[in-house]
Amino acid sequence: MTNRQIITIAGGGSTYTPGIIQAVLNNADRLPLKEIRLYDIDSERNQDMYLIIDLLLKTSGHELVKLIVTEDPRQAFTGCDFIFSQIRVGGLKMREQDEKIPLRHRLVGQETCGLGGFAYGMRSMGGLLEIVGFVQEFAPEAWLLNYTNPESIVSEAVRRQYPEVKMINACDMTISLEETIAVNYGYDRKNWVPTYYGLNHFGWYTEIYDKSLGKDIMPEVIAKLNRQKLKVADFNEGDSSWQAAFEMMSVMTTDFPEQIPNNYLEYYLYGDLVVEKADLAYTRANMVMDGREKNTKEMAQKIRSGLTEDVLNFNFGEHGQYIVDMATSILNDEHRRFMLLVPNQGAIPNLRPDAVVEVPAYVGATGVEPISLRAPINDFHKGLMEAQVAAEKLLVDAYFEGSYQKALQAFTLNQTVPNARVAKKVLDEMIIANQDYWPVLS
Ligand SMILES: NC(=O)c1ccc[n+]([C@@H]2O[C@H](COP(=O)([O-])OP(=O)(O)OC[C@H]3O[C@@H](n4cnc5c(N)ncnc54)[C@H](O)[C@@H]3O)[C@@H](O)[C@H]2O)c1
Ligand SMILES: O=P(O)(O)OC[C@H]1O[C@H](O[C@H]2[C@H](O)[C@@H](O)[C@@H](O)O[C@@H]2CO)[C@H](O)[C@@H](O)[C@@H]1O
Ligand SMILES: [Mn+2]
Repeated sequence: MTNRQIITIAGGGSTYTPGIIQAVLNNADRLPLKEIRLYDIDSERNQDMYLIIDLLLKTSGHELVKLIVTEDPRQAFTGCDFIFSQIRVGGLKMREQDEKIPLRHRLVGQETCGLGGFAYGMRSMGGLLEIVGFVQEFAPEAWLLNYTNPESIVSEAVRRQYPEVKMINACDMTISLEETIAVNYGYDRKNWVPTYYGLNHFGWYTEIYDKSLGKDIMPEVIAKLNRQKLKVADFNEGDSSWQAAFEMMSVMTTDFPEQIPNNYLEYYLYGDLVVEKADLAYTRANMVMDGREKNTKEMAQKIRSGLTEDVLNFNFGEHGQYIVDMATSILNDEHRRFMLLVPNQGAIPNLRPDAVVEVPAYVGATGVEPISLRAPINDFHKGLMEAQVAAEKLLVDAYFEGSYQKALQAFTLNQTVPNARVAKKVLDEMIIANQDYWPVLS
């Protein structure tokens, strides 16, 4: 087979790596594979993942695929064709701080939203910029497909420092939400052409055109949402926090029935409810530590002790397929359509052109071709987005300038924060908690 690719996973120890590699192997016809390289800064997690991926290759007839595990960026990136990046700077222990510190001040504590997301963003920018620097140095012709969060913030930082980088920033939330709606209400998502706009984890649909019905089904989906709450339909089935998140969709479309929102809007529109429901002692980070992270560790330990029967237990839904489809769309010039994080440049006509926005886009051999909305967005969403994107830009300013004042402005303007006093309290606690990760702010 010709044109076999070398794929480097930056954040090789990520819990999502097995799902992504499985998707790569399931699409060998469109994405022929020569070599997988696992790159991570945590050798223990990287070695664990080596055992899992090695077994996956051997038990799926792909033993000829070369597999290397390394903490050396030169070895990891030199000559690779694609980099899939999914790092978590500070790990889940810092995510726990991101979630619990705001909650102690009765504010939304969440992985990518609110001040938890801003703390995460201040850590992630340095980590991802380092990866992009390695790619520029060792594999400037390769394509970097990024899942690292928080996407809006890291995309803005990379756009500023590396404006010419060959990089795609993507989020799997919209496909997950669409799949959940389709399964719950009896549609086939493959017939859909969704139109959506926003920042990452902060957006709305304007249309879901169903080709088999020849019409926009968004109005009827909203009516269904207002009658029948969604049930988690993918691999997260049984996960109480995802179930609660999808149930909030019905609250949002009852109060604001014009458009379907991204489920993350609950953190901005119903922050009081989120805080009321939160368990300060046990947040989502704890659930993931006790779930996905523990499961991955146990898989590696079983393999290490020679138990290889039925040990590969993972399924992350569409997450792996989505990034593989992006790679094949580039490699084979397929012009598939995705929701991607891109510089606005008029795609949302009445939002600042320098915003990093999430809109539909085609992907082909030359990269990303964003699709522009047919009409301006309404004042309600425009107002929310303008404030949030300004806050995100101020946070990126704070990172590059080492500016405490810009960080305080960003924290105060974040759309989950009611006043400057609590913004300053949380910022000062976050600075202490993140002293090993954030730049010094003065
Ligand atoms: N874009 C999306 O929609 C989407 C969906 C799911 C997950 N994610 C993101 O993917 C990432 C991985 O998630 P996870 O739960 O698997 O995390 P994880 O903690 O299980 O794994 C992350 C890995 O990154 C490594 N890492 C941390 N800093 C690094 C650095 N500077 N260089 C190289 N490796 C580094 C860690 O050692 C760890 O092995 C997170 O950022 C998460 O938010 C994004
Ligand atoms: O709380 P986590 O770590 O389980 O998930 C946080 C991520 O949630 C979204 O990704 C979801 C995806 O949308 C869902 O359908 C399924 O595939 O699980 C994924 C991860 O659990 C979101 O898009 C990511 O940005 C978050 O990091
Ligand atoms: Mn996402």
